[in-house]
Amino acid sequence: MTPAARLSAAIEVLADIEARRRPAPDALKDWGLSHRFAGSGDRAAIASLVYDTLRRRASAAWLMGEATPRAVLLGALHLARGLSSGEIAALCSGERFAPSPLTDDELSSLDAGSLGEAPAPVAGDFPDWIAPSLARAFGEDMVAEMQALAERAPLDLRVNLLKSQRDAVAADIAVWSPTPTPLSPWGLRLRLGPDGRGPSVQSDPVFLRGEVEIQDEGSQLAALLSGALPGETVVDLCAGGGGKTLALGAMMGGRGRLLATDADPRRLAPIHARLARAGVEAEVRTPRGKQDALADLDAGADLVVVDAPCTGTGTWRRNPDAKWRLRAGSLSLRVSEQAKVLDRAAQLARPGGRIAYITCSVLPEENDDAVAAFLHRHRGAEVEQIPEAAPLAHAVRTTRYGLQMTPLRTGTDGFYVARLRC
Ligand SMILES: C[S@@+](CC[C@H](N)C(=O)[O-])C[C@H]1O[C@@H](n2cnc3c(N)ncnc32)[C@H](O)[C@@H]1O
Repeated sequence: MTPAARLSAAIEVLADIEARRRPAPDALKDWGLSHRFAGSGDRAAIASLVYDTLRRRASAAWLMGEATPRAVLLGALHLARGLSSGEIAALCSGERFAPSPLTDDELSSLDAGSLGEAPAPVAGDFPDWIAPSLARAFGEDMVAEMQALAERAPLDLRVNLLKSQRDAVAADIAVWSPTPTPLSPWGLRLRLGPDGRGPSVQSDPVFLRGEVEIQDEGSQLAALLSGALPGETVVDLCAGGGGKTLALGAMMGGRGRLLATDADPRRLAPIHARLARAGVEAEVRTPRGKQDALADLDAGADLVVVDAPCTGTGTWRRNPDAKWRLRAGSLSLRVSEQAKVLDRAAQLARPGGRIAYITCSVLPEENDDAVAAFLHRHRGAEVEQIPEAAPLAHAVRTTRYGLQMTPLRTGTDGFYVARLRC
C-alpha cells in the first residue's frame, strides 16, 4: 500500500471506531480481516496512524475546526508527526486510494490554526469531565502532564536477572541500539522508528530464551518498590498475565514462596508459559467458581502485591482510545473493586506484613483516596516509607501516602505505588 492509501485506511478505521464506539484494537483487527491484501507492515503503519490520531484527538479537532475522522487525522499528521500542509497536501492527491485533495479551509487550518487559546482539556487532550481529578493530582502542571501522556510511549524491556545481565543482553541486541533505562536497574529502552514501530522482540532468541520481557519502566519500578525479598512468602493477588509476577520472581531469586492468582481465570492463562520461559517458580492459584483460591493462606503472607484493577489512565500513551471511552461510572466501579481487593489483601497479610498497592492510574480517587479509605477501614494499618524509592526521589511526584510516576516526571507510564503495613 502507498503511504496515501494507508491514510485512507486509517480514516476508515477512525470512522468505524467513532460510529460503532468500539475499541481501536477491535476496529483495526476487523479492517485487517476484510483487507487481506494488506501486509503486516501496512497494518502496523495504519495502526500507528490511528493511535497517533487518537492521542491528539481533541487538539487535532480544535486545530482543524471540526472533529470528523478525516479532520482529526489531518490535524494529527501536523501536530503529532510534524508534517507541513504541503507534505499533507502531497499525500492527499485524490488519486487512486489516496484521500481527496485538501480543501481551502483545511489548508488554512493547517497553516494558520493554533492551540494558543485552547482550553486545558484540548491542550492536554483529555476528556473534560476528568479535569477536576487531574487538577487535584497535578495542580498547575496538569496540562504539561497530560501533554506528556499524549505522546508515544517508548519500548522498554526488563532483563531477567535469573537468566542474564543487562550488559550481556544489551550486547546481544546491539543492532537495536538499546540504552539502559534511566531509573530501573533492569531496563533497556529501544528506539522506535519514525512511524512509532519497534523491533520484533517476541520472535528474537533473547526473548524466547526468557532473558527479557517487554515491560514499561514504570511497571518494573512498581515491582521493585513492592520490596519483595528472597525467602519471603509473597502473594501477587491481581497477577493477570503475570507481568509483575515475573519481576517479583526475579527479585526473590528462587528463594521463598511466590503465589499468583487473579479473580479472572482467563487473565491468568498466559502466566504458565511466561513463568516457564523466565525460569520463575510460582504457585499459580486459578480460581474455580466461588472457591477462594487462597483460603489456606490467610494471615500467612509477608507481602501481598495488589496490582489493582484500575482505569488505566496512566497508560493512555499506549491505549489512547481508552481515554475517550472512560466514563465516570467505570471510575466508581474500579474504586469499589480496589476497596474489595485491598480488604482481601489485609486478610492475607500476616500481622506486621506488608501490602504494596499499585495502580497504573494518575487519578487520586484510585490512589491516595483508596489508601485513605483503606486506612479508615483498617485502623491498625499504617503507611510505610519505601526505602527502595530513595534513588527515584528526584523524579517521582510524592503524594500524601505514596508516589506517582508520570511520563513527564519519570518518562514512564503513570504508575502509583503505596506501601502499607498491617
Ligand atoms: C492491572 S491488572 C493486573 C496486571 C498484572 N499484574 C500484570 O502486571 O500484568 C488488574 C487485575 O486485577 C484483577 N482483579 C480484579 N478484581 C480482583 C479481585 N477482587 N481479586 C483478584 N484480582 C482481581 C483483574 O482481573 C486484572 O487481571
